[in-house]
Amino acid sequence: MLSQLSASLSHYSLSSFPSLTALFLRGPLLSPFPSKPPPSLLSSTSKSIRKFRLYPSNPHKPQPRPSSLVSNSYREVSMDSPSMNTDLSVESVTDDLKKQSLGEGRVKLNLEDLTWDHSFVRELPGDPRTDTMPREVLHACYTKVSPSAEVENPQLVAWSDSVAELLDLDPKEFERPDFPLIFSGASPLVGGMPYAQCYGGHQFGMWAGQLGDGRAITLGEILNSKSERWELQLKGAGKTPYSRFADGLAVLRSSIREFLCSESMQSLGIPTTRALCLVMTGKYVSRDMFYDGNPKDEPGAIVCRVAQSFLRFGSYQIHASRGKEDLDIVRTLADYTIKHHFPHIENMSKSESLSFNIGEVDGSVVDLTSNKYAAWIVEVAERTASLVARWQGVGFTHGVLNTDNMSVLGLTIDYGPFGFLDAFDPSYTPNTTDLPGRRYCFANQPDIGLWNIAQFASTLSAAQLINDKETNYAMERYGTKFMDEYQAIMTRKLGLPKYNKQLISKLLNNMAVDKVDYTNFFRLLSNIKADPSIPEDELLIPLKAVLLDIGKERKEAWTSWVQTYIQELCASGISNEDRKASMNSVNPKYILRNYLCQSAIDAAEQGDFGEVRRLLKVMQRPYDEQPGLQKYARLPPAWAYRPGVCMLSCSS
Ligand SMILES: Nc1ncnc2c1ncn2[C@@H]1O[C@H](COP(=O)(O)OP(=O)(O)OP(=O)(O)O)[C@@H](O)[C@H]1O
Repeated sequence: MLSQLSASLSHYSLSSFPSLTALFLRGPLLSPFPSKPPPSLLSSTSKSIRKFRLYPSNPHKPQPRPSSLVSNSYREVSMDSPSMNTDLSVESVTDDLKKQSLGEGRVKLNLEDLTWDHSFVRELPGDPRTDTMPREVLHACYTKVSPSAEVENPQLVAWSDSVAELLDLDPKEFERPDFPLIFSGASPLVGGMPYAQCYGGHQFGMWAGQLGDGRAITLGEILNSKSERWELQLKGAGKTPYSRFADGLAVLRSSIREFLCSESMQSLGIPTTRALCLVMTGKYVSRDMFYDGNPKDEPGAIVCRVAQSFLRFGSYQIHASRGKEDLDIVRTLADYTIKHHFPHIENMSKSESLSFNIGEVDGSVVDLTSNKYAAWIVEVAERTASLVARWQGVGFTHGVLNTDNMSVLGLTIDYGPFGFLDAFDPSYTPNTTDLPGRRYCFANQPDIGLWNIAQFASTLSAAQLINDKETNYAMERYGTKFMDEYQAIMTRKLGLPKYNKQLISKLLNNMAVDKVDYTNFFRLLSNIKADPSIPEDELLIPLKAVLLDIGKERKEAWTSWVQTYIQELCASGISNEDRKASMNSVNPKYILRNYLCQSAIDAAEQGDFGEVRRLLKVMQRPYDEQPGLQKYARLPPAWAYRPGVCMLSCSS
């Protein structure tokens, strides 16, 4: 079966990733514990992955486009397809946010009164040792360890009221004098039971062995008044047995990026881990940011991350990699995850939504109601597909899509060298470590999502939780879900009545050739009027701020595209005002460009946290005009292209 699946994947393969040498894998954080790789559907060093073919392959040299934008094996969707109407939950997420911000019936508790649960520690096998000596931790999902980062007069840099609300925490608690001490781990949080999780992962396509929470320490799970479970984790809180030869710490620079981006993603309507607060420890941490042998002392910091769970694909992979003895742990962990995080699957019965639960792959029926693990992986595959489609929609490039950075809940996790597209470039990677092969570049994210699902499926398959047919089905559902959502998102971004692959393909090609700013282009596009009488030489006026320095030939290409676009709009019958409002609700005006982050970092490193807090406020309303804050929508200035601003390495 493995070879059959590999063959079916390579059938679509257009690209290959040069295999990376160990040198590029993790910089100084290569695992000293490279345990046996878990069985893999694709060889871990496999170069062939499927290609979704969404973007022009070489933006600088436009190629004639293939007749279809997407593989024919995917069904076409239109705006009125069921998946569009029921499932494009960018809106539902923003609706939830609006409700949250109204603060209806909000419970406000002190830190001491939060309701804790410790299901992870209670229900899963733990490490009998509690020391932080670097070591392989066998037959266990976690090690109990306490935060140990040194602090000296820690300071609260920023906080999120909306995360406090998730936890039922009174926002006044942020003002407590001991708050920075508690959230730097120097004072214990009453009710917490800290531990570090054991996980492994494929990094840059190669099995890296045991990784684990090397600098993140979970305090426990909070149960809120809606019976939701929220895990609290301090990132940068000191060494654990999973720290290998690193220090267990985080610096202010990377912590500001993680804090701001996770909260921005939430406001964009993209599933993500959250951040309650960011504390500066008052101690310095040495970092060799450019691997040039010139380490610099940087202020240390700790982010308190919050998510329903921080389980990753690698959390299951590590146990499968350890052979027979630990395969039971894969099952135990899967049972735990389904029970607490996918309860609808636990309670699934044949009578429920049969159309969803019964599918077909390779001509045979797959009945998800007869195997909860199959239903689970299908949902994980679909959540991942939906997540990646939304990233593509806003131009987010994660930068390190290793399997240890793939959340089993379909959340964006680990904000390291991420970047939002400025000038549209499908081959953009924000990660200098990724430069040789651009494995994790913007255009490759959909394929990498599938590659990672294949690794996860092979883990469940090794533990005999799913069979070959179910594996194939999960992967097929990834593709279908991704294309459905991606097409729906692009259709809405352009304000079209239905998906038009030629028009979108031509647009992306034009944008790549002229390096057009991805965010500002789509925002301005809503100013184009559905009026066929507009004179040719006025057609590009609404886009002039983003079509910079283009010659006569390119002007003609753009004019021709706008003419076709206007024809489509005219045929739709939607009013200009309605279309603009709808487009502006999916095309953000404000995104967390790397240079904006850097300005906030520069000020914070000088002791001024105002810009971090202002940026948070702006990014909490990305779709609103926010008059007076126009400067946060500006294109990157020249200094943004200096090393370390638009591009970063993995290790930060
Ligand atoms: N300074 C550090 N000290 C100890 N371990 C580290 C450090 N930096 C990274 N690691 C570990 O290296 C591995 C990969 O690092 P990566 O940058 O993906 O993770 P991270 O940003 O630390 O954590 P997360 O994935 O939880 O956001 C993880 O196991 C991580 O815990």
